[in-house]
Formats: sequence, C-alpha cells, structure tokens
Amino acid sequence: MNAFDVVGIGNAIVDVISSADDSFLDLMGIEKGIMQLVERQRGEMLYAAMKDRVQAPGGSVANTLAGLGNLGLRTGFIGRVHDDALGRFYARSMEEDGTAFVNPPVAGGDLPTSRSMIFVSPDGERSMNTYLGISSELGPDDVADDVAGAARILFLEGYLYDKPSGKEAFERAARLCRGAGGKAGIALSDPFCVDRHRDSFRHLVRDLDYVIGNRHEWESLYQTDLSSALEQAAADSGLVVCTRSGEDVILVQGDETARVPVRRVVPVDATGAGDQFAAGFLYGYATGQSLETAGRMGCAAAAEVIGHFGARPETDLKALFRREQLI
Ligand SMILES: OC[C@H]1O[C@H](O)[C@H](O)[C@@H]1O
Repeated sequence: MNAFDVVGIGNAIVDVISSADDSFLDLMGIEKGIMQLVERQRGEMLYAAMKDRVQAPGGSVANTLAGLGNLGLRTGFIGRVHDDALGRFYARSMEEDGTAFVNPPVAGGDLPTSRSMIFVSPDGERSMNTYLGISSELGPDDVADDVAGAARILFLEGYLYDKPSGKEAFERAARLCRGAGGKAGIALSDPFCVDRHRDSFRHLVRDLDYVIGNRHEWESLYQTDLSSALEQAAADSGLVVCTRSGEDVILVQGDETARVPVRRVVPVDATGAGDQFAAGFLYGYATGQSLETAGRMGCAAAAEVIGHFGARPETDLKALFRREQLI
C-alpha cells in the first residue's frame, strides 16, 4: 500500500494578506489580478506598506494539499523553507492542516522563507507579489524516493519551471511516482508562467496523466481560442480540466466530456480558488468518482474558499460534500 494518497511539490510560501483598493495598487505599481515575482527589497517595501496584515500558510500546490488533508486523504508536501520563524510556522501549519511536511526547515544560508504579499481588492480580486527566497533553491535533492515514489497521485506546480533546479526536482518527482505505478499531473499555475515555458508544458500535457488549468492558461498554452485549445489538449492528454471563473467547468477524458455548472458569486477573496478547485477535483479522482462528480467537488471546495480571506478551507469539506450530496 502506498504511504501517501497524494504528494505535492511546489513553492512553500507564507502569505501576508491585506486589503487594498485600486488606487493603492496603482501607487505601488502592482499589476492587479496576477502573481508577480519580486526581489527581496521590493518585497520588504510592500510588506511595510500593508495595513492590518494577516499571515497564513500558502503556496498553490500546498494549498491544494491542505484541502485534501482536510478531506482526510494521506498527503505529503515537498517544499523548502528556511529554519527561521516563518519557515517553522509554515512547517507546523502544514502538519496541523493534515499534510506531512517531509523536508525539515533548512538551517544556514542567506535566503529566508518565501513570502507573498497579497493585496485583496474590494471586488475580491487578489494581486500577489512573491519573493521566492529559499524556495528558489528547491532541487532534486529535496525529493526523496520514499516520498515521491510512495504516492498514488503526484501533483506538480507549474511555477517550479521558473528555476532550473525546481524543474529538475519536478521531473525527478514525476519519474519516481510514475515509475512506481502512480499517476502524476500538473497545475498550469498562471498564463504568464505558461508563456514562459510553453514548449516544456506542451510536452508535459502529453507525458503526464492529468492537467488542470483555467481558460487563460489553456489559451496561452496552445495560443488559440478556448475550444480549439481544449480540442488539442484532449488529443494530447489523458485527462484535461479547465476552470472558467464563474462559467461551467469542462473536464475531458478520452471520449467523455463533463460540464459542471458554477454558481456566480462575488468573491470575498479569490486567492486559492483554483487551488481548492484542484483539491476537490483530486479528491474525486483519488476516490474513483465520475468526471462530473469530481468536477462538482472541485466547484464546491472553490466556492468555500472564496467566501473568506485566505487560500485554505475554513470548514469541514467532507461535511460540505455531504450537504451537497456528493458523498
Ligand atoms: O494560488 C494562491 C497561492 O499562490 C501563491 O503562491 C500564494 O502563496 C497563494 O497562497
């Protein structure tokens, strides 16, 4: 029996969250609604400018694992934090959220634990400014055989391709998992990330077992409109999932297509919507649900997280799924 139902690998990031209106974003030169990588100095400047900031564990794939841990699956996260206050907070929080943080915080070195300064606008949009710190050093040595090789399902973060060592870690993890008979898939992360790594990601769609992305990411990947992009993706990949903020989610596996309706609501904070969609979907995938049920689980988990600040669920997702008659 595998030690883990789902193992994820990605950037281990502490989120620092505060509210800000559009004029503040303009003043600070922050592009609304995307994730921008920032240098340490700019990160410190933005941190200092945040009013009533709240600190929470984040990181895209790690957020998904927290959702899966909440749902009772056996989960592990491969990430890299420094042995500083933020890093110890992060490792402890992952464990408290039900996910094994398999690599201990790293002592020594200059780079601190990663943090993302996230500004939430009154319309619920989030603008993320991430200083990668020690996470930029995540590499193949962080990927243990008895973690990636012991996963039934592996979930990989597209953002890792931004650093050569992250890419090597990603590829080693996928090799170990699939070599031991597990399934590996990727979250495309964001359209700019797709733009930076288009050729590599096109290969991954062909090589991996499932791919999750939103409409902008799929359009960027194939540089065409959504329906042509999904047609190509379905021909390339075993299982394709496309979220479309506020519109039906589309899931395609071989000849089967499911469309899952989404209730349109104004988010309190959109941070983590895609991550929790992935958690609900992967719970369905791991427990052998139909495409449609897995998609509905994704939508339910995403709807929960956008109803409050922060990128991780605050309620019992299994109870939520029961109420929605999904389990
Ligand atoms: O997807 C949301 C996450 O992306 C960024 O990596 C932040 O850490 C945030 O928690």
